[in-house]
Amino acid sequence: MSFTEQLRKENDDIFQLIFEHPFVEGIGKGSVPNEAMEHYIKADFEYLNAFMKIYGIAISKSSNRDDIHYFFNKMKFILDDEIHPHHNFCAYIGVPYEALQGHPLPPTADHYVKHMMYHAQTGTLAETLGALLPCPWTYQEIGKELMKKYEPTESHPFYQWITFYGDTGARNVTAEMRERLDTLAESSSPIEKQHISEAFRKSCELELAFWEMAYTCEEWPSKRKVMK
Ligand SMILES: Cc1ncc(C[n+]2csc(CCO)c2C)c(N)n1
Repeated sequence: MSFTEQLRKENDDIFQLIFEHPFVEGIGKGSVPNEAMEHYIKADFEYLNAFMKIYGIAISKSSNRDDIHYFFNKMKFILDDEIHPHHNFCAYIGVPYEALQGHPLPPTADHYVKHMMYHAQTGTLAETLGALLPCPWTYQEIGKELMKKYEPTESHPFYQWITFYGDTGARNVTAEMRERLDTLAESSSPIEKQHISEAFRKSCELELAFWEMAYTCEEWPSKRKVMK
């Protein structure tokens, strides 16, 4: 079993909880509360900005052109392609994308971004990839699960979102990142492998927590409506 196959197996409990989450199920059923959707897009726009900056840190840790080229292309993929699923969600709630940009991250998204930043700043390139990999991997499997379970057609409100992640494009993003991590892990020490596993599991937890954050419209304590 490859290193990333092992990671997937060890974290299957969290993958299953993600597939069952009401926000994810709502995407499959074609119905998500507008407030939850708005909360998600606001946080995810800023999350993607942070993700690109982490690719930038990964470039600074790269030791060859091939790695630099890989991260450069992935950054471009976020800029040019990852906006399509966001547009699909914006159309659903009838809010212009621009209105959902530039908002501060709620606590869970803030934690997730800083967790990835931490591993990128203090760890090796392999550890950085360990923290990044659950992002494409969970979404690719969500897309695949929703295609299988709901067999959406073009009239489904989230057809674009589901097919974007369930189709081959997203599968390639995950496969490429896994390949890179598997290659680097071959020459990693046991302690480095442990750091990668810990970073991977926490990112899986934070993927699940991100859906929950959006679904519950999580806010910072000072912004919560019930304070007394
Ligand atoms: C919280 C959260 N997690 C994952 C994604 C999906 N995603 C973001 S960047 C990327 C490509 C990796 O190069 C993918 C698949 C998201 N939008 N928001």
